[in-house]
Amino acid sequence: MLRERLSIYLSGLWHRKQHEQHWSTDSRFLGAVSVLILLLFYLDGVVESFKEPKGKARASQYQTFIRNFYKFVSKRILAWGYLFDGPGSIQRAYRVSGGAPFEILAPDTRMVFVSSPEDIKELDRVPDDVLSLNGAAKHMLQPVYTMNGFNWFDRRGVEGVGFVRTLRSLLTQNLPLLLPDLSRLARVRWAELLEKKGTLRDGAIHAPVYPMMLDLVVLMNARSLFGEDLIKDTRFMTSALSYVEETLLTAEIVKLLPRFLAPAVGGFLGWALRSHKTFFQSLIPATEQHIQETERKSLGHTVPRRADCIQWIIDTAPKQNPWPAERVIYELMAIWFGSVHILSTTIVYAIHDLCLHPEYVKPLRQELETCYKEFERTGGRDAGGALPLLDSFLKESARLTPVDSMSIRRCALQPYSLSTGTHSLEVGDWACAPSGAINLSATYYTSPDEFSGFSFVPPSRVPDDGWWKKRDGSSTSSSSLPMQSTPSSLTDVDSSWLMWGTGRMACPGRHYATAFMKTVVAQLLLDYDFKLAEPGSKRWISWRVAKIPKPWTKVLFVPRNRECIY
Ligand code: HEM
Repeated sequence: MLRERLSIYLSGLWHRKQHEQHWSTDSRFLGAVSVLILLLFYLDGVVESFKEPKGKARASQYQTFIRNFYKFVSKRILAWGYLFDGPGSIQRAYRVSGGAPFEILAPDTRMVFVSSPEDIKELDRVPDDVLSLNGAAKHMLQPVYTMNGFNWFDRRGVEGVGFVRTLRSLLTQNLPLLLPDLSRLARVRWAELLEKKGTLRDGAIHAPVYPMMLDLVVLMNARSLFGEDLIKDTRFMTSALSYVEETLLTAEIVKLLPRFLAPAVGGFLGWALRSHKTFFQSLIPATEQHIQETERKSLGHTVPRRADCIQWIIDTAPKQNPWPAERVIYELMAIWFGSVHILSTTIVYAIHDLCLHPEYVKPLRQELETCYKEFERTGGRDAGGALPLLDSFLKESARLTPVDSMSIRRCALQPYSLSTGTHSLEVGDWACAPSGAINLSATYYTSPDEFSGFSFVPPSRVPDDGWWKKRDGSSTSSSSLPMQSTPSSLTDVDSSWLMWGTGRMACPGRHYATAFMKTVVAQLLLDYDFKLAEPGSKRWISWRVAKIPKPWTKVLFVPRNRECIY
């Protein structure tokens, strides 16, 4: 009963209308849970405030209480404020810091931000058993409650890092094999979604673009990760999306609870919200089949050729001690979680930007009509097929509306002092970089606050056929567009471009992610004219460092006759 209620509440978050009958009861239920969490967290802090500061002379109990309580209240207000305006808090602290490290508190973590190229390099150099990306991911996702009980290692490489090779090399190399299929899925599914979820009014289809994009990304990403067969399994596909939403919800609740309550509440939520179990169990038969085929192949039998991540993880797992199906699935669950939300959100902001800057549509379509075939053929990896104008547009969109304002998250597994000597990290603290604030820095960007969609391409590649007009009408020459002094690509990794992290651990899925986003945006651009229903309205909600698109923001789609490019 309770399990059912939680599921209803969860889906009600995204599909309010469909569950109107449950909404008011569930709002009260959510309200009660939130008040309980706040109260418990408050009590946890009060208990903390009674503890004596180490190494200091024992003051009277009363003075100690007042001092600690005051410190506790002011820190907690700031820490809880961070939850609702993380990007703003980081931006303000970055401006004040003048490039030096600075500290921000969240209710559950202390974070030390570094932003200079030297400090960023230092984070990359520190060994994983001191500052750990896995440790930070583990804290963020609470896998022990959300991933069918699997608890990741804090340190990388304890069982090999096959998935990094899987994504960086095999997935990237196989893009030419995947892209035609992904393009087809994007076209067909988007048309279906518009029919199902859109409302036809005055010749345009009014569509809630974020939930629809999640649906599309789940389908396309499942095709790449799990192959063609599983995407036909409706139960699996439903759990694939709910698993991401339920993981986010469970992890947030567990992180905000007093530590002593986390195992009980996390365990309960893991039991009540079952998508991770359905997702896990549905993957077992397909993964076992892949493993058997791999064994048969090694004995010289002929087996079907599989082009999906299940196969590539099996191929890159440690050879001496091959992984059972369960272990392969845990890798897939982590990759799945890390890719669905960030891809759909980044694409949604790119669609919003196309609506807000419609002058870019014509040159982008021209590029697609001449180069899209080459993009598919090469996987977007060589100059001809890289779609440089779309690449730059996506980069500019992600620069000004990054989904995450933080990058290079590293959790301290041992105490560590930054070489600047200014900040020390205790076990459990995070070191990280203020990527969103760096994106707006005049040190790195010519016109940091202005949207300039082609600013990353060489000036000679920018069309100059009068497509662009300055907002005040004073110029129609694209040579007056703000341009970066050095051209660059979306997939580049640099201390001024931290979308993908840095160094050794920079996102191994970034070539795939870029090709994926280009495929979706290209298919929509070729098939539809679109504009925002309410261009002036706020388009996102902040939670911690994430900007989450509002699910009810509508885009108006008008089908167009596309130039045939196949
Ligand atoms: C717009 C989309 C994406 C963004 C912005 C993004 C960003 C990032 C960032 C910032 C990191 C951490 C790097 C660091 O801390 O130095 C990371 C790591 C990672 N990403 Fe992505 N990512 C995206 C899409 C994907 C996709 C589609 C996949 C898989 C198919 C993926 C797989 C991974 C994995 C496995 C890691 C961990 C790497 C390691 O432990 O060495 N990402 N990503």
